[in-house]
Amino acid sequence: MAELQSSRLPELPEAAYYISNFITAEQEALILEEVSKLPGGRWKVLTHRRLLSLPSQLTGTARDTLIDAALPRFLAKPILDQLKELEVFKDSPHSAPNHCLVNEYQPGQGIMPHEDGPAYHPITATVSLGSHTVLDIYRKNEEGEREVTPSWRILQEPRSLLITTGRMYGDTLHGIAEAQVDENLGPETIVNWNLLTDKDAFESGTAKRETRVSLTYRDVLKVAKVGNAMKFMNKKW
Ligand SMILES: O=C(O)CCC(=O)C(=O)O
Ligand SMILES: [Fe+2]
Repeated sequence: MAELQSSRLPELPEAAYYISNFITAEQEALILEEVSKLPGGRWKVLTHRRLLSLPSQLTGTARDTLIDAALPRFLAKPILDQLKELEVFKDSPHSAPNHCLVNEYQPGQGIMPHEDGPAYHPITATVSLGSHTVLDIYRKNEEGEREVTPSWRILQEPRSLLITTGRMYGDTLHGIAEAQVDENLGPETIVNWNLLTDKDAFESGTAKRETRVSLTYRDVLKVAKVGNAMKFMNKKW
């Protein structure tokens, strides 16, 4: 990821990269329109957000297997091409993401601190749409438990790309607080402050959240071809 060096967040464990305006406002609007057209029944609705797994949910007893299928076009173009240009997934097993989780958060909603886990090659690429948010990053203590307070905060602007990999992927947890308004924003508290495009929007130190849709692109390690999955099913019967 040589081209990404200037986007690296050096305060964080190796490595996280932040790129503002990764997509244009037009591209953002088109993707949000396509997301809004997805059938309501396909979303999994949780109290704290709703989410959709594309091209499908992971399957198998360990819920770690993807049935081989292409990502919908609106998730592939232009984002996959741009990720390829940046060589983000160059060394991952399928050389590209094969899965995208679409999360939608209303103001006040968030996601509990978690790790992205072993089903994926350890690279996550997240595109934010519609609103900023603040991602809290937690260290683990010596017992491997999550520390209570986050050690770092990343401000994700709409249209930005955040990449996490390596020790950042494996040794930390991340979550989004259930806040209507993000507070305490500034160069001392936000690790990517210098890489923001629109610092003016956050200079007051507080920012009200709007509806945010995030696209989390990953490479699922285990992929089953549909033909093989059918064979497997036939054997069972
Ligand atoms: O919405 C986000 O940016 C975070 C989503 C996330 O952590 C995940 O999908 O694993
Ligand atoms: Fe995550």
